[in-house]
Amino acid sequence: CDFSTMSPSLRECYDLLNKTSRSFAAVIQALDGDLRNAICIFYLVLRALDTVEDDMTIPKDIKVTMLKEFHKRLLDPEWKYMESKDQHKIVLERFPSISKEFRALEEIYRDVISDICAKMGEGMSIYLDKKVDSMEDWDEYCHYVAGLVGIGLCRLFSCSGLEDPIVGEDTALANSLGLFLQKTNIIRDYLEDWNDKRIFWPRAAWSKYAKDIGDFAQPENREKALVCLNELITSALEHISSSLLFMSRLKNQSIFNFVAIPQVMAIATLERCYNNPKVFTGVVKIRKGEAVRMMLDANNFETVKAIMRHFTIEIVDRIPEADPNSKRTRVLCHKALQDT
Ligand SMILES: CC(C)(C)CN1C(=O)[C@@H](CC(=O)N[C@@H](CC(=O)O)C(=O)O)O[C@H](c2cccc3ccccc23)c2cc(Cl)ccc21
Repeated sequence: CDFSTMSPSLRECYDLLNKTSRSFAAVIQALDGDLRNAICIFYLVLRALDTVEDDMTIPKDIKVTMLKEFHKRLLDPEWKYMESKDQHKIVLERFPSISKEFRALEEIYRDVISDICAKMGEGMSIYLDKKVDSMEDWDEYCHYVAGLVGIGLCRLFSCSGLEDPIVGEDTALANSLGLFLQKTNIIRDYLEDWNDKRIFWPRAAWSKYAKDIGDFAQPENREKALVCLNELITSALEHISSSLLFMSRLKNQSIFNFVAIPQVMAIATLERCYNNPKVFTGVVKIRKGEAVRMMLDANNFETVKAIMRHFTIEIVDRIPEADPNSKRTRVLCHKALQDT
């Protein structure tokens, strides 16, 4: 990134990127050609939309309108929001710089980003009231907040000419990339979300083991909590084969790294969480050194497949005999690595 030739607003966007995403900003800045600015702006726009959704101080009726209308704000040079209390509020306060650089992108990139924001804002507004009850609801919610990101990114990859059209057209695989990441985040963030009175674990799963999802935070319910945790992790593992198939099609090195790094972080996080009671007393994170090691290694398909195999075997080795989903977990782990 040559900051000296950038306009002040574009330089501000890269400054916001580095402020809002610790390790991932470097991966975005390493993207080739037009994709670097397009995905930097896409990331910031999505961070702004996510900040509106996450801000519990915004009254629901105002938030619904903000979410549904958000994509129109990309065309309003003055629009910003100064009332947020969220940790990433700076992207809403500095939104004029972000939207200015959005409007400077080529039309093909603007159309993708605007379309995804419109669909995501609509979906987020639905889930302000709608609860995540069935496993289908879980897939629908994750589609809105992460699957759509994958679909948008893959369209950007193809638009840039750096990847084949098939990459942008196979929306099911692109959606799976997002579901894998978001289900991992939701599984890992049980306690943080419960403390914020937010529930993203599907009722269809937790209601089999507890009257109230908060019961899992009580030590006497640890056994049931772990069975539910392992069941949701098993559900997330279903996306590995689609993720690997998608990555096998990528040709551009910078795009491969950009896609592969979050995927390997996710499988490492799922393995750390599997049957781990610490999920219910804190937030389980992979060690920084381990994350850096994977970021450096996950630069080719064979190594990524080996990393996926390593962590799924670690999980299989720890399946409790009495776990009701043990057979399904074992089958899914083996299936995930057979095909590729
Ligand atoms: C919710 C989410 C998973 C979509 C967030 N999301 C991601 O998690 C980032 C990674 C990230 O932001 N890591 C942060 C985490 C943190 O802040 O702690 C880091 O600093 O390491 O990656 C995703 C992301 C990258 C590559 C391909 C994707 C395909 C589908 C969906 C998302 C994809 C992302 C790409 C874009 Cl353009 C926008 C957001 C994201």
